[in-house]
Amino acid sequence: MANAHTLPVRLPVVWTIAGSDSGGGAGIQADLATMSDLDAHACSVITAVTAQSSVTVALVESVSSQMLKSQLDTLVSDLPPAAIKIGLLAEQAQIDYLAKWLAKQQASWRQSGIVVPIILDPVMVATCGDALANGGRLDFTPFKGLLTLITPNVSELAILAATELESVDACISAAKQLSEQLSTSVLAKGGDLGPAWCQHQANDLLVCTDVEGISDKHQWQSFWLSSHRVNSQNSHGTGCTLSSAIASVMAHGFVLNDAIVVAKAYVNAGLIASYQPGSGPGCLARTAWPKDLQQFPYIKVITASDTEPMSLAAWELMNNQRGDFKQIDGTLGLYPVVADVELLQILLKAGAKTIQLRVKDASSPTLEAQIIKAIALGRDYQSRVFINDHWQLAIKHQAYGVHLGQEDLLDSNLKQLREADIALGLSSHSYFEILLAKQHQPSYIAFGHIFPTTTKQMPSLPQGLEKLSRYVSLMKGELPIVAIGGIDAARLRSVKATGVDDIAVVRALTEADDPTAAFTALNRAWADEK
Ligand SMILES: Cc1ncc(COP(=O)(O)OP(=O)(O)O)c(N)n1
Ligand SMILES: Cc1ncsc1CCOP(=O)(O)O
Ligand SMILES: [Mg+2]
Repeated sequence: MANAHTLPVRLPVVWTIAGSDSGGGAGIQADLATMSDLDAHACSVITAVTAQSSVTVALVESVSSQMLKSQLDTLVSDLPPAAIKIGLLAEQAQIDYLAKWLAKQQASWRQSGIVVPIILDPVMVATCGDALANGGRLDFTPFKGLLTLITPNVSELAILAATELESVDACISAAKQLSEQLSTSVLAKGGDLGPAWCQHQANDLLVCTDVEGISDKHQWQSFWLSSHRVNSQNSHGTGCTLSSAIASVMAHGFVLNDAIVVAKAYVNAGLIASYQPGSGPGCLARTAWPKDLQQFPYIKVITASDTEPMSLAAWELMNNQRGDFKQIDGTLGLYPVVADVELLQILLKAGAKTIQLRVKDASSPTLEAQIIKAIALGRDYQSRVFINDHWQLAIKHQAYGVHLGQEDLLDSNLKQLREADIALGLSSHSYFEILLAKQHQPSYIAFGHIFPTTTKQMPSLPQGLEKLSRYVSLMKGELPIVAIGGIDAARLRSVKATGVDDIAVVRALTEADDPTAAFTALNRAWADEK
């Protein structure tokens, strides 16, 4: 990251437990390059040494069990991991030993309140087609309950689930079966081949179990993550890079679903800039933390009645026909969020150009009257009044805009809102939710909560300035972006430094002795701060 204040003070430590690829494109070599490119300190536990080039695997030799044990024990006390990636395990004894070691270690980490995500890439075959491990005979069940994610490609999924994958539904069933078998989330990669996994796009299948830190509505859900296919022969080390990137991003404190979409964007960018150092398949370039929205996947929730991935061509067509939500003229400005219409009027008088009425009690007998008054005041003061949650009343009384959370989207009718020409603001709490929000082409996206807040009980942890900076570098210029949560005069400068367009505040105004003076001071400070 460019901003000094957003740099992590210490790089998070990430371990790769994998095999050496003497050709340099995959294995430990790809893992170390990826981890350091994604601002992590990489440690390695080598399971096997391969004599390998881009065209052949000449020899695979496992390290001794004593060496495996010694690497793990030596690292753990001095360089404990924030996340672990596991790649090539060349024989069953290594799986059995590592699973036992991790089970013991996880119990001790858990006692100290530490969660270490573990990502397993069940490597079996090199890109040139030669076997690296005796895949058919490896049993990964000792890892049951220890993993955060397993990332098989289509052929590995077929072996692990012991089934033919002839249709999309068969792939989904196999991934769900594997998820149950190992009690872990599964990312089944369709990038290489596969029935109906499409030629023009790469569709990966994410089956989530109970993922820590994500919205309740995304737990136990399955998703298609689709990207334009990058037609490159230089795909050696793609799986190693993906799983290392997921571990690195999680080590920075991002939730699993975020790490997956960032890692997918990282791999896409690496494939586009890939190169061929030998005469066989080349390898991925290292292109740093992804900031180009084009490289991030399109996300589609899989339901019982709709299991097909979204065709990106159909998505583009639908988008063109559907159009965007109303665009905001100029900037939102300092955006107060208030619970009553009296304060709303005071702040409009003080000069608020965007404001939200957030009445959380849907059974309040004065709800509709308050909404009618707030909308009328917005017209009087020529300001944008957004109504939180109550989208039907907002349509009925022709509000300027509506603000909805990701959960609210399930019960609302975006088509009706668009047809009524009502602006839409959407909340997001992660990369994953930003991508989901962006797919609706709203009028703005709010990122939160940035700092701890007492205004609302939040299901997620405060995002902090480092994550906010990363979200901003992804979304700046795409749509107006607003930060919310715990923002006040003292924090204004550090928030502004991230480049976010605007800020939304509750307590900084509602708890002020003089809300008019507080608004004026904060508004001026936000406008003046560079
Ligand atoms: C500007 C802005 N950002 C976020 C929110 C939160 O909306 P939501 O997630 O729907 O939660 P509730 O406000 O409904 O509790 C917001 N209201 N405004
Ligand atoms: C409604 C909401 N959504 C995310 S944070 C938040 C509350 C922000 O309130 P405050 O500015 O008082 O921390
Ligand atoms: Mg809401």
